[in-house]
Amino acid sequence: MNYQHYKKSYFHIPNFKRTWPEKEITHAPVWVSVDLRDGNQALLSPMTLAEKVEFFKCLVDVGFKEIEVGFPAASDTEYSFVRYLIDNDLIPDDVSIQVLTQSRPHIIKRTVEAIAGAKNVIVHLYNSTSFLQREVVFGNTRQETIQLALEGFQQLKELLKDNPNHIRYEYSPESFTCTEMDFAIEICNAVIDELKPGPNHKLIINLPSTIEVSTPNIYADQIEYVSERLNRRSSIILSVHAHNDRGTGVASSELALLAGAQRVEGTLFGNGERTGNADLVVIALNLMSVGIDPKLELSDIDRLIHIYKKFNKLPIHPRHPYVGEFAYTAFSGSHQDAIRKSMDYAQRTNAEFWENPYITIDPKDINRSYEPIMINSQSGKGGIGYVLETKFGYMLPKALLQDFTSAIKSLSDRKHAVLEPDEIYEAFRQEYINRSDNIELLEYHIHAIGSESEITAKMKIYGETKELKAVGNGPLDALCLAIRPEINHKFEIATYSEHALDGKSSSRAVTYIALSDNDGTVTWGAGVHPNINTSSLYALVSALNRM
Ligand SMILES: CC(=O)SCCNC(=O)CCNC(=O)[C@H](O)C(C)(C)COP(=O)(O)OP(=O)(O)OC[C@H]1O[C@@H](n2cnc3c(N)ncnc32)[C@H](O)[C@@H]1OP(=O)(O)O
Ligand SMILES: CC(C)C(=O)C(=O)O
Ligand SMILES: [Mg+2]
Repeated sequence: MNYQHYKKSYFHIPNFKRTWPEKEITHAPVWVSVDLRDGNQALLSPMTLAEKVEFFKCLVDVGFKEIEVGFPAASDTEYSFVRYLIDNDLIPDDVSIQVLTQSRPHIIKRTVEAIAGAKNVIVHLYNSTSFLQREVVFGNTRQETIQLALEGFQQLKELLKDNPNHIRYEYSPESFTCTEMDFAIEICNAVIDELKPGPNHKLIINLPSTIEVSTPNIYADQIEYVSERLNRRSSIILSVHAHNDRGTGVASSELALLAGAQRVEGTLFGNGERTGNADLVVIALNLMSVGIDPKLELSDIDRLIHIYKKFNKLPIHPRHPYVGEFAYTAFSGSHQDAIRKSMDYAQRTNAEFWENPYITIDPKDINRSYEPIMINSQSGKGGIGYVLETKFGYMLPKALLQDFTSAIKSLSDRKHAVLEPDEIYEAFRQEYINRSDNIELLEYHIHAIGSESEITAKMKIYGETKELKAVGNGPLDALCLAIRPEINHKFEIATYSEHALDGKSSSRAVTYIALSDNDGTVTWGAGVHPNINTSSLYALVSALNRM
């Protein structure tokens, strides 16, 4: 690999006495959805006005109080959408819309026109601060870069000075993670000194991981380091905005919260430029999974998935945390076994808390249907038993389950596929239930003789129909005694169990019987019939056929 092609593009902070590693997240941050801006600008085909309206309504329903609705100067659609929200009174009083602008006079002017009449607005101005951007993209010195930010805010203040509504400002030193930290502090403090925030008019300083260039602990160091060095810190709301270039956008945001961030920008399911933005659904559900109120209403997750897929025209990865198709599924035997035992335990003990060794939240809490177990060649008896019990009512004895599991494993191995519950049941039925290949019970009658039972049975044995009769201590014992002389094989009943299948008065019974022969080999059979005597005799005959 051509690793010599690369070098670190972040600045390590030497001798920094960081405190964030000792901390824990204790409450939800201020959430900001940037789906309609950062998410939208990353789409093959940006959303139409109508799509943005529907997406916006969904974000409001979820409980976002700050929503970046667009980059009004970018296009007519972006501008008209902001106007549509305002002119049609679609923004609830407790929701602030946020608009993004570059520090360029005509773009700022258009942005200000777009928000006229809105009650609560965050005007978000950015300019890029990293060495590479300063040198290569802007051709600006540090001082000129600071000047660009200040001029933008000066213009905004002038244009908005008579605006009667509640306007807040947000400043982002774009490409913060690749910026020298002393310069990041210098430019943020210059903006703070220009805007002079106070306790009643706080300024949002957003430190974006515009591109993710380090492990999340480095980002956390950068956040804590800058946070401690901001002027008027108590009048600053420190915000983070992490992208996912190294696949750690969520972790970066979470560690940034430990490091002092109070506000998190991101998107639903992580849509956004390139590899995406921090996934707010995951961060929020991570909080819920440790008992912290996420302050977002995510229980109707299917609606969010629907909106996401419809308007972003993107799929959700089947392994996506919490929402992927396989998020609540286990294939491997030991996982299935542990999941099943824990679920049984929780039900038995009426547990107050969700505790499961492999599934971090109860899927029901986000309205997901339960499909915890799928069966393939990696599965074991726990999972197979779970499917037979929950879908079909069969509670197989452990030894029978073990016997059946090897058949299922080889079936799935041959097919190279997941087995559907119906296929598993069908395999069980064909192999064990009411078998009559060589020995068949055609008719029988039982007479009680004192405490004993006499059976007269019409049977077909290897093609020949026979009338058999015997007396035993019960119908099953009597049939064993009647059959033994007819077949060239010794056998004893080793195990017997039964249960009702359907739980109704007309319910069918299932009997499981294990026969052992001379050399101790055990053969299982099962019988199903509404009459319990018949189901047990069928189970015996089934086992004999298999033996
Ligand atoms: C990290 C982020 O996500 S930032 C947000 C990025 N989002 C978007 O860009 C989506 C919307 N953008 C657009 O529609 C367009 O880019 C517009 C309308 C904003 C501007 O379009 P244009 O003026 O045609 O040009 P373009 O986008 O190429 O702009 C590049 C120019 O803007 C300058 N520029 C870029 N960002 C900024 C900024 N934050 N402040 C001031 N100037 C900036 C560049 O230096 C360059 O200047 P130059 O023309 O003198 O070389
Ligand atoms: C505009 C800024 C906050 C941004 O999207 C980024 O830096 O990723
Ligand atoms: Mg971004």
